[in-house]
Amino acid sequence: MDREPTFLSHPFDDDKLREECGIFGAIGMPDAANFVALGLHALQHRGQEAGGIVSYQPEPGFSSVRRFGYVRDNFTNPSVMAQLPGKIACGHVRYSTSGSKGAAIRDVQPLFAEFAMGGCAIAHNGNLTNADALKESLIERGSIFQSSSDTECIIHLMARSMARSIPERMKDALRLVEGAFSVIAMTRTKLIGVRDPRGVRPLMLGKVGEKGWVLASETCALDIIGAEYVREIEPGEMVICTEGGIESSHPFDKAKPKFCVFEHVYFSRPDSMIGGRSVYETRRQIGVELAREAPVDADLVCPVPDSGTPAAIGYSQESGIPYAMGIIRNQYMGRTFIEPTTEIRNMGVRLKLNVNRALIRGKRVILVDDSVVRGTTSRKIKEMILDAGAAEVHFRIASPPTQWPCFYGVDTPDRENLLAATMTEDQMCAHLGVDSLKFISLDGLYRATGEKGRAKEPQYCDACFSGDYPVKPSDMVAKGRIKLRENA
Ligand SMILES: O=P(O)(O)OC[C@H]1O[C@H](OP(=O)(O)OP(=O)(O)O)[C@H](O)[C@@H]1O
Ligand SMILES: NC(=O)CC[C@H](N)C(=O)O
Ligand code: SF4
Ligand SMILES: [Mg+2]
Repeated sequence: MDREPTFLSHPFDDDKLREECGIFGAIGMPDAANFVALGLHALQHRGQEAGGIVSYQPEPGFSSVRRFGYVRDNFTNPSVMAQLPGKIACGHVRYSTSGSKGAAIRDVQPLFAEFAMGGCAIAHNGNLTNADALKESLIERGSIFQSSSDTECIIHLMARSMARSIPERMKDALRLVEGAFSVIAMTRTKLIGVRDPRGVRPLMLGKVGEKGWVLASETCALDIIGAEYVREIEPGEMVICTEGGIESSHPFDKAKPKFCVFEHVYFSRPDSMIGGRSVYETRRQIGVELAREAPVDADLVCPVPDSGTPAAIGYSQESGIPYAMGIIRNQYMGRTFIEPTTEIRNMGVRLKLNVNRALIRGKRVILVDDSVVRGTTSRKIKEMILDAGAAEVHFRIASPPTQWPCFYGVDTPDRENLLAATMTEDQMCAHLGVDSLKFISLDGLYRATGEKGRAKEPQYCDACFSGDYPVKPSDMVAKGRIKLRENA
């Protein structure tokens, strides 16, 4: 029987890696919220469930607009932007990792709270691994939570701090949280940026004119407004930007940096820079490494668009096998779509990706994708490509097998739903029904990022590949949702 159409993921966007969140803040420019809207638009790939902006102007004070859906559909409307006046603003685009999983507007960020010393808005990319425990103890001591988001713990911890200023209260609060956080906060006069001691999530600083400062998850969001890139906020650093300048401090105990290696593979935009390195170049280099590690005789190298493209270019360059667009992506496909009826789905509707049949027929094809999570995409693409008459299909994956869930700001399926957690490479190859399947090694991935290989104390967080969690996901362990590796 046909189901009622529902707003659900489309057939190529099943329950897999939802990205993270994007954050952006601006101070010292008229109508700062317009810059924030543009910055968030550039960061839309990091979160497409919802977005929000908070701004401040002495009259009317703090203003906040939070909406489900894309930035372009909400924050281009002049009557909405007119509600966000002022020279200081910050915003957020969200993929939820906590709470009601995207269903409640009260969880949409920035969150806002009024303290004795004034208001404060908070936008958070990451995930707090001890949020459940903190929440329980805060509620026991009288806190009244307004949302189901982990981020709200920061606000209640700030409320309990006896420090005299908002930045000092933030420091107190953030010393008590565990996990990953890149946070942009704003008061009436300050734009604040903080990264957790391991710097799991990115945060960049940019400059606009003489007095303007911006903070953003990625450099592509600086480019969109023509801001000058200044530097990355360091792991464990807090910067306070005012129209007068920048103040920096390091309020946390020092820890080994553990930037998310998956940002290089998939999350960040290829036109962004991380650690002075182009994300595109790292991805292309992953393809080069992959061609060296897992060569195969074939006629064409085709990317699974868009995210497999730079690695496919690298694979083609290194192997000398021609690059071709064997799969075409419908650029108008959003992340969410009204799910077609079962009848239409059974017809094999290809909403997002389609095969370039004339190109593929009779060819031995190497397909390069960035990752396999549940295997949904690979399975469907293999079917399509064989259906189009390909002679052979070889998958090459630009990341090691994803075997462990992320607890640091990416919404991954539970372990048992990760294909690589339940099958070996050979089993996956047979399950997908392809002629060969190879993943890049962890060392190869590290080499592509400019390292010599994976050191004993890994230079990155790579927990979703290795199971080495740099911060114990204590809530999940307590709930029995994850069983860590013996020596992890
Ligand atoms: O094994 P799966 O569970 O199918 O997940 C893996 C796929 O998901 C992502 O693509 P997605 O279609 O989400 O986004 P993209 O268009 O950015 O590549 C990723 O690039 C892989 O193609
Ligand atoms: N993906 C993220 O960075 C999410 C931030 C925060 N944990 C939330 O659920 O809103
Ligand atoms: S577990 Fe994976 S996705 Fe999550 S922060 Fe670590 S490397 Fe990134
Ligand atoms: Mg993809």
